[in-house]
Amino acid sequence: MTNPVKLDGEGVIGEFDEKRAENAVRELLIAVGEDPDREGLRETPGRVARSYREIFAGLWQRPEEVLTTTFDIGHDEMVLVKDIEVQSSCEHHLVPFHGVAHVGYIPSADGKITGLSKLARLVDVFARRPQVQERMTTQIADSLMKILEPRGVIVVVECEHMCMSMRGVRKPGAKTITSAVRGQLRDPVTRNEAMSLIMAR
Ligand SMILES: Nc1nc2c(ncn2[C@@H]2O[C@H](COP(=O)(O)OP(=O)(O)OP(=O)(O)O)[C@@H](O)[C@H]2O)c(=O)[nH]1
Ligand SMILES: [Zn+2]
Repeated sequence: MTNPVKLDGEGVIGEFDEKRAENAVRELLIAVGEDPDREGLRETPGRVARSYREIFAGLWQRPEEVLTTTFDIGHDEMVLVKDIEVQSSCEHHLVPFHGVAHVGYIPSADGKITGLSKLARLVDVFARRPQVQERMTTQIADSLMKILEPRGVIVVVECEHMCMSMRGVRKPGAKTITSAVRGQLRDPVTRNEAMSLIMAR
């Protein structure tokens, strides 16, 4: 696998440091009272480092890279992809939060649309980072507005946070719902139409 790199206009500004992540996990195991050299744990720091590469892959991706394909098929009414699986990590506790995202937009007047899978890829770009749900929701909506220049966007995210289930307040099953609405989808009629499609089971 090629090492993920972070780019700006000038070129590479950083890259995933697997060795450093591995050393940090080894330290963490010692800190919690484990022996990182015992049989079952010997390979663990390396495995965790490699899995972090995957879990945080979105840090090394830009939304412009995934929202590439646009078609001009003249469809100028709402497009909504529901129930896109979200797997993210709470930036406060570095444990998962997971659930679904619903992403809809009203294409620009000239009918510029993107591939449906690209909406799910866009969700992943922002989910695969240390996150808070509110920011992730906003980032999905704002990047869609910027790149696709649609007339409106709605993003609704429903997630369970493991930091509320497995520790702390311990309320498994509690769901957090966040939304971001832009442009014409702020209009109550259009917004209600989108929300009824999202809520229909
Ligand atoms: N707004 C928001 N809060 C989050 C999100 N993920 C986790 N949190 C909250 O972040 C807060 C961190 O609170 P702190 O008091 O600093 O940390 P803590 O002592 O571990 O808090 P508890 O979880 O209540 O035990 C908690 O209330 C979490 O529920 C998120 O995506 N959005
Ligand atoms: Zn948390």
